[in-house]
Amino acid sequence: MPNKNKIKIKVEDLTLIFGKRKQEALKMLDQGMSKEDILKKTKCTVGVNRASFEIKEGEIFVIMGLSGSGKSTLIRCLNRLNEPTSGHVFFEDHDITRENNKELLETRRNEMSMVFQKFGLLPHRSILENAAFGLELRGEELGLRTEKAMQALETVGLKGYESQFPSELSGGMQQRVGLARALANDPAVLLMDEAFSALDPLIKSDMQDELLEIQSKLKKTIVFITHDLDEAIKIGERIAIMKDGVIEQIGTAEDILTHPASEYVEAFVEKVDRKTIITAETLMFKKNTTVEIHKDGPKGAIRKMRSTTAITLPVEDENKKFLGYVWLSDLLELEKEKETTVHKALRTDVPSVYKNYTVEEMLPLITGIRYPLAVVDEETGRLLGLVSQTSLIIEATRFGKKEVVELKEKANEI
Ligand SMILES: Nc1ncnc2c1ncn2[C@@H]1O[C@H](COP(=O)(O)OP(=O)(O)OP(=O)(O)O)[C@@H](O)[C@H]1O
Repeated sequence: MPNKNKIKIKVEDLTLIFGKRKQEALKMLDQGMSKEDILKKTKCTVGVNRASFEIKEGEIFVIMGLSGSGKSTLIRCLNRLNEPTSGHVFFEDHDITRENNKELLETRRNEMSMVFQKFGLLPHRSILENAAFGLELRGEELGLRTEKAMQALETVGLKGYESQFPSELSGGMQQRVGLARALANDPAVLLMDEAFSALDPLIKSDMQDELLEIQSKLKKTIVFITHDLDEAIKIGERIAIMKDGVIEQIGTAEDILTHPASEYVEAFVEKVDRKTIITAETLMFKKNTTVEIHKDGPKGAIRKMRSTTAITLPVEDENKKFLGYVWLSDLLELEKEKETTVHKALRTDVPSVYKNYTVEEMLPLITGIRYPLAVVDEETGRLLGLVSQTSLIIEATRFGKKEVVELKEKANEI
């Protein structure tokens, strides 16, 4: 099992400059000069500009950005297919930027395997030989490499195609071979550079699903490059957004959508379907006032309601477990009848959600109800917070960010 608190790759202040006058360009970059001005003055291109980030063991870390933003340059720095101009890349505790050629070769063969957009298959070798190629380079003996390659081909769903040749396979299948070759090495880290970009949309979507499934079993650390935001959101546990060689923001899709770090990021994610990403955890507000079933009688519950101007309140037991709702009208009846507990007023047939529920999943639950959705802890059933209907509808209808904040504040006051 991977340890998600363990840092697998650490990139520290990494800069890569293309061109002859690298040191001069680096100085200019330090002085705050733009990529454009540096190019004019030195004919050098800033590929990556002072990138720092950490990738955790077992996570899928996506680097995304428009064409030319520096994604490929950055991922190729991780295994030094591109030589960084300054900064460091640590794999676990060793500094890859300081490795000699022999050590670097070992790292590439054993620790990090790359899957390329153009598949990189050898046309005159069979699918099995292609899948075993990395192992062959590593000097593994034939029996072992055949066994491992067969296993990897099975993992990617290509059992039975071993003796065919790349030209006999569709694009999607060829990319599966590329993936099998990387997996056969059993590397700690998979580097995937626009691995699915050349595939047509349906096959691309299948491959994404398959990668997620493989990942749920193998739990590799994966660095995945894409220029496709939907793909980044679908497969990335965290996403780094790049622009002009700079990492503008790193976070989960939800972090990025709800707290974009710059106008660029905000514009970038504007068209994303928020309702599939925003969760109850982000929308919920804490309700300080609740009715405690063993403590509050109708009188006490009515007093609590009056102090909050609510006409309905959530009810908890002594362990803070959510039980349902009580309504003011029912409590007034109980008060008249001189009841001492609120039990008779408790309505338990109310929906509740967990904090990872998306807006899309919550929307059907609010039709026909007039109270906030209770968010409860999956294990203990404790009430974590409430999601107002207004905030759900706002997210579903995709207002601008400023309006969402204002309306959400208003909704939570109610
Ligand atoms: N070999 C090179 N020599 C000079 N400049 C380069 C080289 N490779 C890339 N660049 C430049 O570095 C910058 C980053 O390019 P890179 O290919 O990393 O971007 P990218 O985000 O991967 O783009 P794409 O999605 O189009 O592949 C660009 O300005 C590009 O022109």
